[in-house]
Amino acid sequence: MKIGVLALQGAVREHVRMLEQAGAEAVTVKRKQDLEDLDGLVIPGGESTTISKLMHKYDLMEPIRELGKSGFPIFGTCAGLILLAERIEESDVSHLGLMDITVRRNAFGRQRESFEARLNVKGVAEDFEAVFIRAPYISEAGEGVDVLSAIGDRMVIVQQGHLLGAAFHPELTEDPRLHAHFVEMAKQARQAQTV
Ligand SMILES: NC(=O)CC[C@H](N)C(=O)O
Repeated sequence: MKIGVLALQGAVREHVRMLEQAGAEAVTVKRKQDLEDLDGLVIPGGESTTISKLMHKYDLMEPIRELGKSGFPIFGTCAGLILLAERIEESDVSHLGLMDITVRRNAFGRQRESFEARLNVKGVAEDFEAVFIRAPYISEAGEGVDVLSAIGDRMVIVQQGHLLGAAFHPELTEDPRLHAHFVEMAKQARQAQTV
């Protein structure tokens, strides 16, 4: 599987390393042409407003949205999750709007700027170490959305078919299992295409 990592801002190299550990080939995406021949795309964390501006500047917003609508696998982490959501609370940042979820930005409160938690991730891991940095959470999810992990009533990993979103930074720890789950999603999407 050849997976792209959107390389406009954020921990790009760490995602590349994780994808390689998960058995995929990973390439960076900076221009529209880089999206050709990919089996999936990771949108890293950072600042969603900045990434959104850069996506427009480099003419990537529309092509990625069209890919997402056509069943192409996308994994958004932290700011990347915000960009995938259909609804962002109290924000008008331009975004992809592909997943039937509502997200709340910087949602864990000031005193918890960053923290770590061990998550039970449905079908993936029972003890997944997760680093949250000014993280959002998912406050609402539509019927077609599978909640893979939550902290209390705050959803932190969701999947909607070929789209995966995590509120934290899975690239900053040493556990490639969530990336491996995404690579598996990409394999299934590829198989579905060739049948
Ligand atoms: N670590 C992150 O990606 C933080 C996301 C950031 N708070 C935002 O709203 O874009």
